[in-house]
Amino acid sequence: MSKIERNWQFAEQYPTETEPIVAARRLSLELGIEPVSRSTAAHLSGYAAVMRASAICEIGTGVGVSGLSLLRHAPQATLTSIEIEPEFLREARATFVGAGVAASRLRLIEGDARHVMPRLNLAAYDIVLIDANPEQLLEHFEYALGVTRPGGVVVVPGALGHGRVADPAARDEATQAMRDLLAIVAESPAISPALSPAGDGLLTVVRLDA
Ligand SMILES: C[S@@+](CC[C@H](N)C(=O)[O-])C[C@H]1O[C@@H](n2cnc3c(N)ncnc32)[C@H](O)[C@@H]1O
Repeated sequence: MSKIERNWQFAEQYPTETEPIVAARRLSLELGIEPVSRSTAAHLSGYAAVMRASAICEIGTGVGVSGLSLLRHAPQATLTSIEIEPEFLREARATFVGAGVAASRLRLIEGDARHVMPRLNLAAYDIVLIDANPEQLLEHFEYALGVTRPGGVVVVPGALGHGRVADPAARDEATQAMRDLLAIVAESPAISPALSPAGDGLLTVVRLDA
């Protein structure tokens, strides 16, 4: 194992997780869902805490690993979470209830984010997580940035596409979409982006004040 791989593995194993998050992670894998990594989850918890987030949105609930992590240290926050698969959303609801998250803090919406996001309030969210189908990433990002308040962040896990984004030979649609997004946010004066190797790559984009 190389030094870089050893460092990455150490960083992934370092965070501790609550029992409900561990259980949701297990269920995700059983259902064939790829949850955010432990390091990514720890970043999400930290972002929400440092921002004292009150409104959080996520695209791609899965069964709740990222959602529980976002709410973990943000006791005032409400979570609007969008999931296209009814079965996953049912499991996620049970996960949140089992973890003791009050119903008043949750808005779980079943549907395609492309139809739901345009109905959300603009500039209303402290954090927007995009963790859905990578092929629709650019569309999701446009809506996500619109609903993020100035000073808020859009967070995109999977930004290294399992090594494909950095591999010039990889030309599939999802990889191209991620490369396009990375190029767009790098060039925009209205955005401060950072790309970390946490998990499968974690892109964090701050929407700067207008
Ligand atoms: C990588 S998984 C999300 C994992 C979750 N964020 C977690 O950490 O536990 C991606 C999820 O996005 C959902 N999804 C895919 N396309 C979607 C869309 N257009 N709108 C809403 N959800 C979508 C999938 O059903 C799947 O549950």
